Amino acid sequence: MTNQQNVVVVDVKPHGGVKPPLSLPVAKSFSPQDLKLLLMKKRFETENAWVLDSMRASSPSRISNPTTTSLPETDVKSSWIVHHPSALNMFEQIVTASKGKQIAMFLDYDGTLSPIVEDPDRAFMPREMRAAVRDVSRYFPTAILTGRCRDKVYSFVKLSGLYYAGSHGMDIKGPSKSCKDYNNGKQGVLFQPASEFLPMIDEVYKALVEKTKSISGAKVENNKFCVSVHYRCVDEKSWATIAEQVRSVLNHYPKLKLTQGRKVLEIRPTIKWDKGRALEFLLEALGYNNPNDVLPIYIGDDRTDEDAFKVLRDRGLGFGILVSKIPKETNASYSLQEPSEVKEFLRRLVEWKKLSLQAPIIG
Ligand SMILES: O=P(O)(O)OC[C@H]1O[C@H](O[C@H]2O[C@H](CO)[C@@H](O)[C@H](O)[C@H]2O)[C@H](O)[C@@H](O)[C@@H]1O
Repeated sequence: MTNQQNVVVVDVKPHGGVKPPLSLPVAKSFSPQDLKLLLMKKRFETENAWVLDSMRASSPSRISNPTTTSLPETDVKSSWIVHHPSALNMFEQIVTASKGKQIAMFLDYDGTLSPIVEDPDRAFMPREMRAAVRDVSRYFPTAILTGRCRDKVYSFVKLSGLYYAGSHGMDIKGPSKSCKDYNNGKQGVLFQPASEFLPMIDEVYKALVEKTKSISGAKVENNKFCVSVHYRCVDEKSWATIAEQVRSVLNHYPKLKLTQGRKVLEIRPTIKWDKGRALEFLLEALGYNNPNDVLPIYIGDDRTDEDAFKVLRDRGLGFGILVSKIPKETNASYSLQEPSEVKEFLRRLVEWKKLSLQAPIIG
C-alpha cells in the first residue's frame, strides 16, 4: 500500500494565462525542502511539455474548436472564408470605408512581405514587393512592424520613407526622409520602451547560443530587445531538447517571457508592449487621435500580429488582414493567402488612389 496523495498546484504564467495544473505525488515522509525541489522539477517538466505542444501546433493556432473540427476540412475552409473573406474580393468595401479618412498601412515583414524561408538571414524582399511598398508609402503613411531587429529589417526593405517598429514594436523610428506632409513633422520619432533590458537580452543571447550549439539546425538570432531561437531546421526529435534548453536559461531571468511564432521561440521583456501597443503609438505619432480621421489597415501572418488585429477589432478601427492559406483562429477581419496577394492588394490600393486623385469633383 502506498502512503501517497496527489497535490494539485495551479500556477499563473508570467504573461497572464493559467499554466496547466501540476499534479505531483507527495509521500508523507518528504521534508519541506524535498517537496520544494520536487515541485520545481515538476514545474520545469510541465512547462516544457506546454512549450513543446505549442511548438508542434506551430503558429498561429489552426482552428481547433469542437464545433468546427467535427466538420470535413472543406467545410471548415469555406466557413472560415465566409468569416474572413479575401481582402482582394472585399477591396471595394475596404476603400469605401475609407471615405473621408486617411488610410494608414501597417505591415508585418516575414511571411507578409517576404516568403518564409529556412535561413532567416536570407529572407530577402522581392524587388516587385519593394516597388509595391514604396508606391504605397508615397500615398499613405506606412509602417513596418516586425519581431526582427530594426536595422536588420531596414537592410531588407531599404526604403527610407517608412516608419519602422523592430523587436515587436519595442524599437520605433520615423522616416529618415520627409514623405509628403502626413508625418506632421515628426520625422525621426524614436521610442524604445525596453532600453533597460539591452544588457540582459545580450547576456541571454550569448547563453542561448552556448546552450543550443550542439543542436543541429538550431539558430539563435539577436533582435536587439528580444531573441529568437529558430527550430525550423531542427529535427522534430530534438524539439524537446531545444525547449528544455531555452527554459533552463529563462529560469534565471524572471523579467523575461517566452512567446512563439512560426517555428521560432521568442524571448522578450515582460513589459506590457507588443505590436498592438506599437500600432496605437504610431497612430498617435502620426497625429490620428480622432478615429474618424483614419482607416488603419494592418497586414500580418503570425501570432504576434494578433495583438494588433485585436486592438483594431476592440477599437472598431480599420481592418486586420491575416496572411494564411489555411483556416486559423484570428482577430483579423479579412485574409490574403500569401505575400504575392499582399503585393496585389498594395498595387490595387495605389491604383485606386491615383484614380481617385484624377477624378473630377462633381457638384
Ligand atoms: O514579426 P515578423 O516580421 O513576422 O518576424 C517574426 C520572426 O520572423 C523571422 O522568422 C520567421 O521568418 C524566417 C525567414 O523566413 C523563418 O526562417 C522563421 O522560421 C520564421 O519564424 C525572424 O527571423 C525572427 O527573428 C522574427 O522574430
